[in-house]
Amino acid sequence: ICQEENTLRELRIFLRDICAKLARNKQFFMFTKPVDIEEVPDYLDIIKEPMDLETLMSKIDKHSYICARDFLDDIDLIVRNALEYNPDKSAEDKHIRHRACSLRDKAYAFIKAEMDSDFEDTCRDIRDKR
Ligand SMILES: CC(=O)c1nc(NC(=O)[C@H]2CNCCN2)sc1-c1cc(O)cc(O)c1
Repeated sequence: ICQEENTLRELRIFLRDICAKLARNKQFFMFTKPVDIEEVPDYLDIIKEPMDLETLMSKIDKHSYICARDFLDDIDLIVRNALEYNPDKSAEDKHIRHRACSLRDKAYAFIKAEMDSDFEDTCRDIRDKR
């Protein structure tokens, strides 16, 4: 169990670094905090499960993720929400969809570049045993 805790601690450090890098990127500023309902009043009528990078970071600290897959599922949720809320052919909606797709690609690339697959396999085994 102690070895498992060491593995999960390493995963949290790793995910915080990726989350911080994404949140620092100016082009993702609109994904960094929960959508401000004053700014976007109809948001919660359309998006049932909001997600943002600040919430992701707090979930890491609450040990919500025990493998990179679970973390990427929440990244995918940020992207899906942006695509659903911005479906129009307008330049503004296209721009936001493009940024959302870029966020997903950068997140997956960071994980792939910095996580060796047997570390992720170990995390998956811990998750599946729990
Ligand atoms: C993150 C997101 O999905 C988002 N989408 C928007 N879309 C629009 O405003 C489109 C929707 N179609 C009609 C034309 N307007 S604004 C917005 C947003 C931007 C911020 O600076 C902060 C924030 O919390 C949310």
